Amino acid sequence: MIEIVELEKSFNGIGILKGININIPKGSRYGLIGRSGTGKSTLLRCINALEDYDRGELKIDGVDIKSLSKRELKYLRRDIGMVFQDFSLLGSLNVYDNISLPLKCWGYNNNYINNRVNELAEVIGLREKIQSRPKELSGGQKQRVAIARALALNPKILLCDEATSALDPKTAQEIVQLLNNINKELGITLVTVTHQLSILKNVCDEVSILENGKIANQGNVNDIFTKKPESLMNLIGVKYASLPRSGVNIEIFLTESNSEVAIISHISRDLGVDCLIIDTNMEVYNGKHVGSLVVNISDEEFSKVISYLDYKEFIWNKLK
Ligand SMILES: Nc1ncnc2c1ncn2[C@@H]1O[C@H](COP(=O)(O)OP(=O)(O)OP(=O)(O)O)[C@@H](O)[C@H]1O
Repeated sequence: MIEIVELEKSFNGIGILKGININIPKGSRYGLIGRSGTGKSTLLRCINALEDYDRGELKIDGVDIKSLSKRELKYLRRDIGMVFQDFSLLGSLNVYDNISLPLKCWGYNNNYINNRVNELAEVIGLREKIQSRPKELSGGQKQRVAIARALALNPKILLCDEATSALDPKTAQEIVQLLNNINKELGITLVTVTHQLSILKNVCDEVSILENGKIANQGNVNDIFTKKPESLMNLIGVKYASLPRSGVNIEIFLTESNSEVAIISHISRDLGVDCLIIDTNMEVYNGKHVGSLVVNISDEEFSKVISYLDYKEFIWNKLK
């Protein structure tokens, strides 16, 4: 469990993290999103003690990082793996040597290292590339090697800082799949910083949205995407600039629980109301099509339609 309480951090007198409160349960998949410069990477670096913080608490399994000695910090970092956008592999070393690096630093014997590296090469599906150098690998393969290296010391926590941002969408999804398998099979807590919202939905259960060094919203990913708080809309940048000026525009949210209901057909059939579809914002989440629809209806039909949506337990929002 990672517990962050009223955490504050500044650089050169400028506040970067301004009272962060987050609880990340053991074995969970947690996301941090926010605009560039809001302090996401700084927060990740505080979690693995690469960065000190000024005030507040940051406890891992009940122990505040600030209370640890140098030696204890070294052991803490061993329990926390990290992967980056640029993979950070050593170009002069092959896959085997890149993965084995942390094991060598910790003084494991060659036999253990050999078994562990082969085991990890199997986990990441790159056994046949064990002798290749990074320049002979694709971006996705390089990130797999970086993940294997981060797992070498059996960490409890894996921090991913924009780990899929440099990859094409399909390769990014494959890395997400690998991270999800690692979380599920090894019980490793995943903390992911990303600006790719589709990635967030597939690799996180809970999320905090950072704005100007503070948490603007936090909660279950699906709930956040359903309720679409202002902080999320600021990130998505969606503006319904050209909505029809006549009638009423309503945004109807389709969640995991109701995404299979043909709500527009129901409104038309049950209420005899025509709905003009203005916009759609749908994505696949946990195998279901979720998101929102914007429809335009006449002023007279408004109260009838929203009562019906309430009755059908759909969340809706009247757009201005
Ligand atoms: N070592 C440092 N010294 C001084 N300022 C720093 C240092 N590290 C980060 N900053 C500043 O702290 C702020 C937050 O940086 P950080 O990298 O945490 O943001 P971020 O949300 O991860 O951004 P991005 O999404 O662009 O990676 C930025 O203004 C950055 O310039």
